[in-house]
Amino acid sequence: MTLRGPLCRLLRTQLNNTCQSRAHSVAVLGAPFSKGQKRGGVENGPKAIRDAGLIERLSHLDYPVHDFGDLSFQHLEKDEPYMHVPFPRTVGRANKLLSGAVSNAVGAGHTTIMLGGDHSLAIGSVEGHAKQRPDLCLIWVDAHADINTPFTSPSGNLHGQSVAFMLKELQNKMPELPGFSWVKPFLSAKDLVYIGLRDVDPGEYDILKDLGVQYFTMRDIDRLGIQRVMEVTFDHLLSRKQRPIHLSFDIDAMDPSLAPATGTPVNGGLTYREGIWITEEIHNTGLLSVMDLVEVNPDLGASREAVESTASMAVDVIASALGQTREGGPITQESQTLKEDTEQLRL
Ligand SMILES: NC(=[NH2+])NCCC[C@H](N)C(=O)O
Ligand SMILES: [Mn+2]
Ligand SMILES: [Mn+2]
Repeated sequence: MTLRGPLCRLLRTQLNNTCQSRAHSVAVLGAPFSKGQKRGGVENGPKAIRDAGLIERLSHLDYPVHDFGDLSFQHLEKDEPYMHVPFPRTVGRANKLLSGAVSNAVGAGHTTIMLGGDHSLAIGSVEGHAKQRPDLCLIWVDAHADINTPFTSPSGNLHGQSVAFMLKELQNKMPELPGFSWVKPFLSAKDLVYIGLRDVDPGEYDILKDLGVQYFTMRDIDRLGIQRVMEVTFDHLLSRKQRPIHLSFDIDAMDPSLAPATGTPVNGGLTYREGIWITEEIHNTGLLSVMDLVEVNPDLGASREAVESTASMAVDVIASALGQTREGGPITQESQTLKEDTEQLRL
């Protein structure tokens, strides 16, 4: 949704002012957790992303950055699988802790960055965000839909099921998992958009179709171009009212040539420029409220370079979601509008 013309510009500036008065600072929360899947190493994601210079990069942006360090999660000794789902109580408890931390950070007025850890952490992150901002919408950038229920999941892994815990429409398709009694579904299917899908399980496909979820596969991105994809995304989520955005960014959305150190890489992913375009456009709405950056697994890189490129990709999309631009100075809506107008005049 690109607003043009003087009236729209006025509206946009006003919207932006309200948004900017809401969040003047950034909170970084590390979530070193891996039990949403079976491979070790993704608990070292927050360290790898910090080592790639995250905090230093964010310090060049306009607002104060508060690094709250890493949460400390307990691994429960007695945690039998439920059906074929491993570590349900451990995952449930970790997410409850994270939910409280995200809720506090958002409540304190911070735009919050959650560093994972595996993608099961989105359950707590989005739930905690929704406690403060029940009107939020969710943009899920990922090769995967992560919308399996324990009945449809081929692997049993909870990082492939996060969205199913959130959606009201799936309430009676979800069993009562031990560890999750605290989560009540809070999101409607119409408040969710996927970008980057290319590895969707059969049961997930049925759910997406049944619920009429808006999604863009890599094929859709090839066809429409990423600019149009973002316009339709914002039209879908924001045209009726402006509301906070939760961006849940799985690093495996990026092409594995850019982000190889991750547990479930899938060929044919986002290019560097598509990834950055997505986060720039989200920044430009002025509505980003919480961002998850998950699934960086430094133990899975084939070399030190592979790990470093994955972590630095993560830093780049986070910095760009928070306003780092490709033209140097921080782009404001004003300067962006001026530039668009000049570009139009030139045409
Ligand atoms: N967050 C992720 N990387 N998810 C991968 C999920 C893979 C597969 N769809 C599953 O449910 O097991
Ligand atoms: Mn994924
Ligand atoms: Mn994911």
